[in-house]
Amino acid sequence: MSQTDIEHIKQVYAEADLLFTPAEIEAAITTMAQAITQDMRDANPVVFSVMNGGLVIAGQLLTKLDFPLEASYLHATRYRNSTSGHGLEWKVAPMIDFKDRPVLIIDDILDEGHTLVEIVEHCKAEGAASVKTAVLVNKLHDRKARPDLQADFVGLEVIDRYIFGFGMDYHGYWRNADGIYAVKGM
Ligand SMILES: O=P(O)(O)OC[C@H]1O[C@H](OP(=O)(O)OP(=O)(O)O)[C@H](O)[C@@H]1O
Ligand code: HPA
Repeated sequence: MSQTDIEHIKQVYAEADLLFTPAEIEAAITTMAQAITQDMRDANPVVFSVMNGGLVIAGQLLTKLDFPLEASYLHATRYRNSTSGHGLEWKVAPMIDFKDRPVLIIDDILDEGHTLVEIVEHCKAEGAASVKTAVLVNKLHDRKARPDLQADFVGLEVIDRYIFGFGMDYHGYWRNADGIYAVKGM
């Protein structure tokens, strides 16, 4: 990326609207962890974080899940560092055997939901006993892949704008932003 582009990346951050503070996100993750623990503490699940976006939420959520589980990752991408989605590309399929075991998928955002639908279908087809989903944010709009599509565990509901931070990227940048921001004008 050229110096000009980096200036654009810095400008996007400087002009963005803060939607959720680090403290609000921390509280939401704690509440999610309590709900997941209540539901899965005796389930012996395999927990997959969806790379790249799930990196930050999974890191924080996992440390609050105080029961036996196996943690791993999978890598599927639909946006490929752009701001609009295309067909899902599998980069790394799940590597832990989860046949006949409950699976929990952790991701940063449920936007249109094509990503989670495909991942859930894949895990079911590969023999998971059940598949649940946990997302840090659910974006509110009527463009879901299925009208009734919901994650089992949701941290925060977010307005229909392009957002970044806490794992979510703007053209590959600002996954490291400590807060959830909306891009100006998007
Ligand atoms: O609900 P959807 O409309 O399918 O979008 C949500 C997905 O998009 C993002 O991933 P992306 O494809 O950008 O890859 P990334 O994780 O590397 O950012 C995000 O991390 C979710 O996995
Ligand atoms: O609003 C978003 N921000 C970042 N990544 C995303 N992936 C789907 N929607 C988004």
